[in-house]
Amino acid sequence: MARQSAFRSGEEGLLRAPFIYRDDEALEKKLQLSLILRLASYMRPYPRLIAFALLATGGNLVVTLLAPYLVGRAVDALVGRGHAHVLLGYAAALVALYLMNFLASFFRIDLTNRLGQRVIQRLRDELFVHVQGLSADFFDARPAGSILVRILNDVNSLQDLFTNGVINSITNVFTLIGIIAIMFSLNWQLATVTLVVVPFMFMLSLRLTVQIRRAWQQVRLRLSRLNAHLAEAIQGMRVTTAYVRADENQRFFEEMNRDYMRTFLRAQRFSIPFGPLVDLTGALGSALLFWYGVHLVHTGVVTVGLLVAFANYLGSFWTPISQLGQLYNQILVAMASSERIFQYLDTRPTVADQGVVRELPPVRGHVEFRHVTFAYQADRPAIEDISFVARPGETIALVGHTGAGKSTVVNLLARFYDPTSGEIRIDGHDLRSVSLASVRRQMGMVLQDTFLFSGTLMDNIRYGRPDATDEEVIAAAKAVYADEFIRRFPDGYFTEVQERGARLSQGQRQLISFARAILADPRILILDEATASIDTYTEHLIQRALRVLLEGRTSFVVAHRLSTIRESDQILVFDGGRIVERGRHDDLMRRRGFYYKLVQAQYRSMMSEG
Ligand SMILES: Nc1ncnc2c1ncn2[C@@H]1O[C@H](COP(=O)(O)OP(=O)(O)OP(=O)(O)O)[C@@H](O)[C@H]1O
Repeated sequence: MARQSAFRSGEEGLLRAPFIYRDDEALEKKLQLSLILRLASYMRPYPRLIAFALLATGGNLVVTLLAPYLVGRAVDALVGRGHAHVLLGYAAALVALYLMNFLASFFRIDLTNRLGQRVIQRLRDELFVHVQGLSADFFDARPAGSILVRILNDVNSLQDLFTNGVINSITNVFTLIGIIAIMFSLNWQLATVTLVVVPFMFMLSLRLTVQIRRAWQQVRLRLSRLNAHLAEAIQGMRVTTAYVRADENQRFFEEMNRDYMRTFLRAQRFSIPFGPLVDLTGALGSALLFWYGVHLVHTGVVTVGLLVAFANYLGSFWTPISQLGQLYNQILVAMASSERIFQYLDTRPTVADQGVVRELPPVRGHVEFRHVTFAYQADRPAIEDISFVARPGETIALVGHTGAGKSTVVNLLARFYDPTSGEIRIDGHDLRSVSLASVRRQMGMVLQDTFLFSGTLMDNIRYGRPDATDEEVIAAAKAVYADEFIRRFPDGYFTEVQERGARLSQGQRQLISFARAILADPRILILDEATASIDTYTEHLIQRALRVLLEGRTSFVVAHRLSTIRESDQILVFDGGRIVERGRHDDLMRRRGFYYKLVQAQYRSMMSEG
């Protein structure tokens, strides 16, 4: 179950935390057969890898079962003063066995890693492709960080299970059965005595490894909190400095850091006794075996060599038992991770092509909203009964107070969401009846906060049309007056964009996004005008660039510049999710209604400038 907890410092209780950390990810869950089967299905495409890996582990198995027996025989030969060549024979056989062991281990590790990595790679690809195809509401509902964690950490946590878990546990079960069978066939009394400590080994393995794993999980949790805090602290450094919060942040960080250290020390205190306890159990087992075995040797029931062989078999019990304990742990962790992964994989996009859809033919640009209502959350419509017509080539300005519903209208037009009721038509085609890709290909979007990807400025403009030549990219930049500032960089168009374009000004980023849009040359353009104040020169460039960009396309502009609004063919004035006025600037001003007041309040200063 999802768990939300504020940051706690050890057992001391709630800190006065400036941030609340959501540890909403359960670390382990009970066994669920359906999840196990679904996980197992990811191994199905690799029958050959599995078969060869099992074959290789079979090699290890043979050595584990035979080597102690041969050692026992060699000891008997030694005790009985056998011929040197007999002893040499055993030694040679043992060398041959361990050579085989080396080869078998090499192939087993290589093959199981290949298997594990292929499964993980496939799962991660599948998850990425799936998440990429999900609709906007999915991304609204969760922070990017938690999606990232699933694609990376949750998938990684399955790695051990697929790499070692499955194959090794099959071999481990056979090893245990094999050793027990051989021991009983050699001498049932010694076998019984040897097996006395095995249940203790099992209990020790399960109890201790569960505890140790939980303790280390806590360490990892603290570390990821520390990471998250650090990332936030660095990103928000300016705000921290501006609000003089450095001291408080420092105290919080120190507290988290100390908490991490305490948890680490606690975890390693759990881990320290593990090895010695294992040795102790082994030693007790050997003591029991020798105490009873010596008696059997004296009475001539068994040879010294057999006793040595049994002591070796006892030593061979530990590895499979501890690995089976680990498998149990891996499965518990896998239950929690895989449940989350499958939850994503089972999420269907809310906006998707339904049944057979047609391609939207080349668009002329006639857009119509018919009685469109949309609610992000049921019963709370963000827009209600919106109707309007945009003719090809027109510029439509959407204005209104914040939260009035302007972005919602353009989000519906781009089909990030589907209307709750009503319909949207492009050139007479209902948006839901044509393929999503064919709509989006013919539509361009320029958002307020231009997203620049890592790469050069050239790459970033080309994002609008991947097959454009360098000359076309430069022509696009020239058309929107971006060429001048780009050429001023020492590397010009080949300037690397770092940190999402942090080295570019807001205005420059806007111009890059204009160039990107004009290169794509869409028939329908959605533009969310940036609100950030820009220096007068760049502002002037942007206004001229906008005219070029809007020319000849049907454009929807969430407008913040009075100049853009004035020049548009139609202004839709939004209030509380409805269109309350519509028309051209001069008519609306003359009417002295809502728009007039809005302009008075919001745009007065700009009006005096423009
Ligand atoms: N992803 C979302 N999930 C839930 N509610 C949302 C979401 N996006 C917007 N809303 C709500 O829908 C209403 C309309 O928001 P919208 O973003 O369309 O307004 P806007 O006019 O574009 O505002 P702004 O000018 O501030 O961008 C608001 O009440 C807002 O809180």
